[in-house]
Amino acid sequence: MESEGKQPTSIILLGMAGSGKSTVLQRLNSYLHSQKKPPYVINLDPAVRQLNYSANIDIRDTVDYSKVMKQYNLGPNGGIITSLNLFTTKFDQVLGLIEKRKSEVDHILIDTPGQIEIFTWSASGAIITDAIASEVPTVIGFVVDTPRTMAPATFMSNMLYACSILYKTRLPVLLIFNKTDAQDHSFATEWMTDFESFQAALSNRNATSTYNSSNLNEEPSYMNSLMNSMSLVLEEFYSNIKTVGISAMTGAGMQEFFEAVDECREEYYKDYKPELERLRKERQEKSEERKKDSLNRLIKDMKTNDEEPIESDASEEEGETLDAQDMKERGINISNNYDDGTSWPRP
Ligand SMILES: Nc1nc2c(ncn2[C@@H]2O[C@H](COP(=O)(O)OP(=O)(O)OP(=O)(O)O)[C@@H](O)[C@H]2O)c(=O)[nH]1
Repeated sequence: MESEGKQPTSIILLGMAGSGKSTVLQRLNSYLHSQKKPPYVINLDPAVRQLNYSANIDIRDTVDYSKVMKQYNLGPNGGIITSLNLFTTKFDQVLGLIEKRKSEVDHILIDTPGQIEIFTWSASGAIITDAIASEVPTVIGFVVDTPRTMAPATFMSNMLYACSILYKTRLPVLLIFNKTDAQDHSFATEWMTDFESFQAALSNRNATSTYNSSNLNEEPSYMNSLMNSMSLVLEEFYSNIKTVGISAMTGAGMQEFFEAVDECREEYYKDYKPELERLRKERQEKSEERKKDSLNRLIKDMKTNDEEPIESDASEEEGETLDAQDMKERGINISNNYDDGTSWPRP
């Protein structure tokens, strides 16, 4: 399965603001150190003031977020996106560093900006994810704030977000229910495996409320009916997703976490990698076809020009060669750059 030699697993931590990504990363880092398996750590959040772990690669060493904001006259989110874009232009160097350290580490931990959409829906976030995933087996760790997801509507929006990330990246997603010291995550796994228990939770409380506020005579609200339908839609997603409950604060669930990561790694090799290779091959074939086609057209153009002599032109009579402008005017395609710019592998 792993013909490329030792391949560490990279874990990209994503999650809503305040779900505990940085604290989770800090906990995973210290757990792995205690197991004598120190990870390689990358911070991609340019706006974080202070890191509670030491990063091997820190975006802040390359891009100054506050200067970017000033220079381009941007707000906080625009500043983060632009900083990430600037960093992405240097990402080949990051890949080079990962390549060098690959044989020494078992895990690469990646922290992302606080606002989830900045990473998940930006071009640079997609480029970085794809670049890492084409280099080493990659798992998306989706961090959920368990106490704050007790309201069915909040739970549902977290699940929809995780589902959209799964379909966008096609990488294995591990749902990490964090803060289990404050709230056990068994209610969430029950909602995911038993549709009726989610329905019961919806009818016992308002969809947006964390606590039971049953008024059973109340008409089911629009929100409740929506949540009901959504949970049916998500059934397929629930059946394929792995979950784990941890507390970044106390360190509970670390062993289960790494067991789940290993299962996701298997999934990466079984489902993602073959798809990645198939798409890469398809792209290569298309590019070869385009090159062949343009060469044929060039030969045809040149033949036509030979058969129908072009009206003599003073400069050519003097033996000057055709320059690019001449060739363009005569419809001869001289460009061999047919890449559409999507050189990053996108499964
Ligand atoms: N009780 C409890 N609190 C936690 C846990 N993990 C994180 N927190 C708290 O949750 C808050 C947010 O944690 P962060 O690690 O900053 O979350 P984040 O997702 O990185 O935040 P942003 O990057 O700013 O979006 C902090 O006050 C943490 O102390 C946990 O396992 N249990």
